[in-house]
Amino acid sequence: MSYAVKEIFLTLQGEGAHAGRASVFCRFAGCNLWTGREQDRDQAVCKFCDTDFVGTDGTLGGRYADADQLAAVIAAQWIGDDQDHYVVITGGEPLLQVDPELIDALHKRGFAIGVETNGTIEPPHGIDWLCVSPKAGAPLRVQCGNELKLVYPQDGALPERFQHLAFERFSLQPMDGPRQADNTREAIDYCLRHPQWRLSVQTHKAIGIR
Ligand SMILES: C[S@@+](CC[C@H](N)C(=O)[O-])C[C@H]1O[C@@H](n2cnc3c(N)ncnc32)[C@H](O)[C@@H]1O
Ligand SMILES: Nc1nc2[nH]cc(C(=O)O)c2c(=O)[nH]1
Ligand code: SF4
Ligand SMILES: [Mg+2]
Repeated sequence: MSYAVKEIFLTLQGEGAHAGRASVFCRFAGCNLWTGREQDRDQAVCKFCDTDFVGTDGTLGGRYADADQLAAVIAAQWIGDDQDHYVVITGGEPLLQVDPELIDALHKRGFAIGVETNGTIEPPHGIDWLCVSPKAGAPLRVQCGNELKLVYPQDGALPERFQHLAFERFSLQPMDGPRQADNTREAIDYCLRHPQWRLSVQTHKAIGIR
């Protein structure tokens, strides 16, 4: 299969349980819950997205003909020691495109694989850290994984709805946007009262890295 990739870059994972970890990010183009066009945002299932995932025009973006070519470009971004190689596959919605061939090609190059998904599409086997971020109004088909990272607050997606699902880690991430400061205060208060949940700050935004 070929892959439509928006951008590939080396950074620190900014969010969730692996925040601070050196990671190659591979952002796939396209999403099933929003076109990515501003004029469609009000009609989208997911209305609060903070990401440009349209097209293939970003750093190292393009259409990659096969898994091996894509894995080679991802591996070439790594500048770290020969240990703890980590790739975060995101989007857009990466599970529209991630397949067993890509998982294999990345594992062959020594990478552990994190995936950020909205939980509407069943993942292939072999993902090392599956982070599911449910969206109000979208079916949650993936009900187990490593991390459940809920953007907070969302009308129609209270944390209580997810707290009994089979995840190792429960993260609450304040929704960025015009109410970001209020959302952060509310998320802190929720975590203080419900210690099953840990606050996930979008650290990359705070420290000004990609
Ligand atoms: C851009 S999404 C891409 C992956 C996948 N489509 C998803 O929604 O999980 C990456 C992460 O950013 C989160 N996110 C998106 N918009 C956000 C916002 N405005 N504030 C906080 N987190 C946001 C998502 O919930 C998800 O955890
Ligand atoms: N540094 C950094 N960490 C991130 N964690 C999740 C991201 C995403 O957009 O999926 C993201 C991102 O865009 N940058
Ligand atoms: S599901 Fe993820 S990529 Fe799609 S619009 Fe929502 S936050 Fe953005
Ligand atoms: Mg992001």
